Amino acid sequence: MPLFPRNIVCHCRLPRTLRFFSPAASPPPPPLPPLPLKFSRRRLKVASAVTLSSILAGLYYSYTTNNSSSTSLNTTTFTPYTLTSKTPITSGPTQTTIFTLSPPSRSPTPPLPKLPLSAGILSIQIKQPQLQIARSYTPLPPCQNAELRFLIKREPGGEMSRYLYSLKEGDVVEIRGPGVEYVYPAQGNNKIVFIAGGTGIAPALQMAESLLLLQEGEGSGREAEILWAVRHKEEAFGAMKKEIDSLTKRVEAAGSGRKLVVRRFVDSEGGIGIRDVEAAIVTKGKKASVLVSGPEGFIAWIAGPKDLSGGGEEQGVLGGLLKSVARKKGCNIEVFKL
Ligand SMILES: Cc1cc2nc3c(=O)[nH]c(=O)nc-3n(C[C@H](O)[C@H](O)[C@H](O)COP(=O)(O)OP(=O)(O)OC[C@H]3O[C@@H](n4cnc5c(N)ncnc54)[C@H](O)[C@@H]3O)c2cc1C
Repeated sequence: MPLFPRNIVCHCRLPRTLRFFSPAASPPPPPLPPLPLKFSRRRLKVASAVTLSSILAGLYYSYTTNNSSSTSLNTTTFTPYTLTSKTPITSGPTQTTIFTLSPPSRSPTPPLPKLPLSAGILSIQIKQPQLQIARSYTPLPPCQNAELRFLIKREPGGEMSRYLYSLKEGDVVEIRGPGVEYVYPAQGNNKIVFIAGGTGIAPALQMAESLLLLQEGEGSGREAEILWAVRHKEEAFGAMKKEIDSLTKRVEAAGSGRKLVVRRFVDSEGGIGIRDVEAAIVTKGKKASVLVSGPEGFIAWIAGPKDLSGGGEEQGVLGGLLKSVARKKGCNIEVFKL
């Protein structure tokens, strides 16, 4: 029995799935439909003052749309990539691993596509071929390389993560995308505060990397602060620390006062508290845009639950720690729940 109904796009971060037939259905399976623009549009609606060019860049990944061949990444068909490495980050009950996928080698070799990082926070869909389901994952920086890396958590009983964890180096993985999950607000004297739980760090790091793409004038004084909550210390202080330290250095080296601060919180040591949120958001002379990403329960704790009542995934009202901060400080906080 499928866990989710057929022909339904599930609208919460965890099980956004496209499933069109049960595993027992007779072959040949129908192809998975194109990457739904629906989720992009919904998020575009709430992002304030975006540039038309970045929307277009994200939605119409220039040279790839309508490309029926599967030799380069596109939003319609699945392209075979090769799993070139699996780097375990944590073991035990919350197992996470970085999966590195490399594009097919093509001859003659045209320049490989770069993800349109400036368009916003991007995701890629990975296909489970036996079940014909596809789930979204967030590429880790650097997103300007041909290979793609994903920090993936093994979900107990999870269909896609079980499949991915069963793969060996050299195996083929079919992917398509990118989809735009969130369009960055217009440049200005603002600070982005990203509150992430677990693998929700991936979109936060993408946002941080996008600071590197800004021209000197635009990038001037741009600041991002990430509050990252993890269940176990090893999630944030092992290999992921190296990743983050290297990104922080690259942002600072880009100059013009660009700054990235990443603060880590471990659940057993108290996790993220109201004072931490307040300190990040209430910044003199700068307006903070807040993004929240992670498991449903985490998002609800920080910003109130999303509204799933209409069969869609809407932002819901502001709640959680952010609401308490807004009340206490008597201010409006611009929040987006990923
Ligand atoms: C835009 C986006 C980006 C994402 N980026 C990442 C990322 O970078 N890294 C990452 O690890 N994940 C990411 N995710 C989550 C990812 O897409 C998958 O949802 C996740 O990997 C779980 O998929 P799964 O098939 O392994 O688990 P599923 O089969 O969906 O199961 C998930 C959990 O729910 C339980 N479950 C499933 N169905 C039911 C049911 N009917 N009733 C009760 N319990 C049920 C399962 O037992 C399991 O514990 C992202 C999601 C989105 C939407």
